[in-house]
Amino acid sequence: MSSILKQRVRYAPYLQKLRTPEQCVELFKHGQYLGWSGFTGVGAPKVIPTALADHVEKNNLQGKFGFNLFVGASAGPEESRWAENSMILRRSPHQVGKPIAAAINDGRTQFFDKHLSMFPQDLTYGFYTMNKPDNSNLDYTIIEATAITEDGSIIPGPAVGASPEMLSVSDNIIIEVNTTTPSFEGLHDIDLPINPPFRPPYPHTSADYRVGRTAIPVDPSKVIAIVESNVRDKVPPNTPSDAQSQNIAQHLIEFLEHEVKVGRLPENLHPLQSGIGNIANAVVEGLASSNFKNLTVWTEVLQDSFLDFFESGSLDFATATSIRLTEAGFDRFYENWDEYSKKLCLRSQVVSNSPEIIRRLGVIAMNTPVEVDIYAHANSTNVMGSRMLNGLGGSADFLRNAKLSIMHTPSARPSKVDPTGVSCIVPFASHVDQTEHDLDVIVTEQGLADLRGLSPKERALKIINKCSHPDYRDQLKEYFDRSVFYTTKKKSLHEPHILRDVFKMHLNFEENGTMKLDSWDQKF
Ligand SMILES: CC(=O)SCCNC(=O)CCNC(=O)[C@H](O)C(C)(C)COP(=O)(O)OP(=O)(O)OC[C@H]1O[C@@H](n2cnc3c(N)ncnc32)[C@H](O)[C@@H]1OP(=O)(O)O
Repeated sequence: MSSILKQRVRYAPYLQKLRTPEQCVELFKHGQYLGWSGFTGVGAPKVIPTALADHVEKNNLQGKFGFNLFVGASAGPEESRWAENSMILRRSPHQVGKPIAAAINDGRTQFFDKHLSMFPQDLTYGFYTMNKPDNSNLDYTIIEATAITEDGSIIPGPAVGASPEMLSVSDNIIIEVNTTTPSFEGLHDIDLPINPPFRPPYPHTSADYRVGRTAIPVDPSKVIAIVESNVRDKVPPNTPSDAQSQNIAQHLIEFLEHEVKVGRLPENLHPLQSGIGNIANAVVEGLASSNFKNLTVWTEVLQDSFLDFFESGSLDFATATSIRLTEAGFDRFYENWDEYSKKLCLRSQVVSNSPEIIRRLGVIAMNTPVEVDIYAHANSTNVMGSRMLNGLGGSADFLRNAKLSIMHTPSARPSKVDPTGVSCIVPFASHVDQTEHDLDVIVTEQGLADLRGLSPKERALKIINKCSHPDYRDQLKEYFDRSVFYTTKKKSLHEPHILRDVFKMHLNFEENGTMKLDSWDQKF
C-alpha cells in the first residue's frame, strides 16, 4: 500500500478492502449492470476496466463477457477497448469514439441516446434497469476518486457527471483511488439526488453559486473494494481552430456585440455554454480576445481553450460537470491550481444541464449540429438519418432552455469525391434532435441567420441566403420556390415541403457522393 494512498484515503476501514485490479475480475459476470464515473473522457475508472479487457482478450471471451454500461457521458480509451472486445451490450446516455460508434452501428451495442440532464434521474427511477432479472439496482458502480474523506465520502477528480445518482442506486461500489492525479478537494459542489415529489427547487442564481458540499456521500457498507490507480486521463489533442471556424466565431461575436448595443444583453452577456469540437474552441478563443469583460460560463464541459480564456482576464468564473483537458492542459491546470481553482466549480450533470437553471440564468447556448434544415430543425446525432455519431449529449438541455439558442456549423463539408459534397443546410433534416421551436440563430462561415420571431417561410429564406454554401444556394432556393408553388395549390403553405423531393440531396449523396443535384426532377 503506497503512502500516498494512505494519505488520500482518510476513512481507514476502506484500506482493509484494498485489492489489485486483477483481484476484482472475479466479481464480475456477463450481463451485469454497471455504472462508471466520468464525463467526456475524464474521471472514468481505468484500471479495473483494463483488467476486465485483459481477461476477455486472454481468454477469447469477446461477446461472452459483456455488460450493460452507464456513464454520465463518454469515458476514455478503456471504453473504446471494451467496445472493440464486444463488452458493451447496452449503453446510455452518450458516447464518443470510433470503436463504440462502430459497435452501435453494426448492432453489437444497444444504445439509448438521452438528454444528459435527464439520464441520472431516469436511472434512479429504475427506467434503465426495469428488465434486470434480480432487482432494479446497478450491480456495481466503479468510481474514480482523488481522495476519500473521514466519513468515507468520495472526492471525485475532473468529472462529477452522474456519480451521485449512480452511487445511490448501486448494490456494490468499487472505488479506484487515483494517486497520480492531484486531489481535487474543494473544486466540487455536490447536490444530492432527491426525487419528485419531494425535490426542492435548485437554488442556483449565478455561475459561482455553491450549495457547499464538496464530496459525494456513500453508504460505506456498500463499498466492497478499493483499488489504487496511477493512470492519467488521456484526452486526444483538440483540432485547432481554422479560418472557417474563426469566421463563424467572428459572426457570432458581432451578433453578441449588436445584442449588447440594442440592450437585449448586458455588457458582460449572460452565462455562456459552449459545446465540443473545433468551432466551439474557435468561439471560446474569439471571446477571449474580444472586448467582452467579466464573462461567466455555465456549461457542461470545459476544454483547453478555457485555460486561455481564464488567462485573458475576460472570464470571471466557469462552472461545468467536467474539465476535459489534454495531458498538457492538465499540467498547466495543476501548475496554476491556486489561480484556476478560485474561478472554477464542478457540479453533477443534473445541475450543470438543468433546464430550470439554464432558463433562470438566461444562458447563451452554442452547439454544432450534423445538419440544419431550412426551417431550423437540427440533427445533432445521426448521419443520413441512421449512422450514430456521438449522441445528443447536453445539446438539447441547453438549446431548448437557453435565452439565445445558437447552432454553429460549416455551411458544407467535404465528401470523398467533392470538397463541398455535403451541405450542412438541407431541405429536411434526416433526423431531428433540436426543433424549429428551440433554435434562435444559425451561423456558418457564410453568415448568421437571426430567426427570432420569424415564420417558417421567413426563416427558410434567411437561412438559405445567409448561411448556405454558394455551391448549394440556388439549389436550396429552387427547392423552396417549388415547395411554395406546390403547397399554395394545396393550401398548406405554413411550412412548405414536397415530400417526394425532400431527401433528394441525401439520396444523391448516398448514390453519387455529393449533395449537388443535376435537377430537382432527378429520379432515385
Ligand atoms: C458532452 C456534450 O454533450 S458536449 C455539448 C454538446 N454536444 C453535442 O452537441 C452533441 C452532438 N454534437 C457533436 O457530437 C459534434 O458537435 C458533431 C459531431 C455533430 C460535430 O462536431 P465537429 O467537431 O464539427 O465534428 P467533426 O468535424 O470532427 O466531424 C465528426 C464526424 O462527423 C461527420 N459529419 C459531421 N457532419 C456531417 C454531415 N452533415 N454529413 C456527414 N457526416 C458528417 C464528419 O465527417 C466526421 O466524420 P469522421 O469522424 O468519420 O471523420
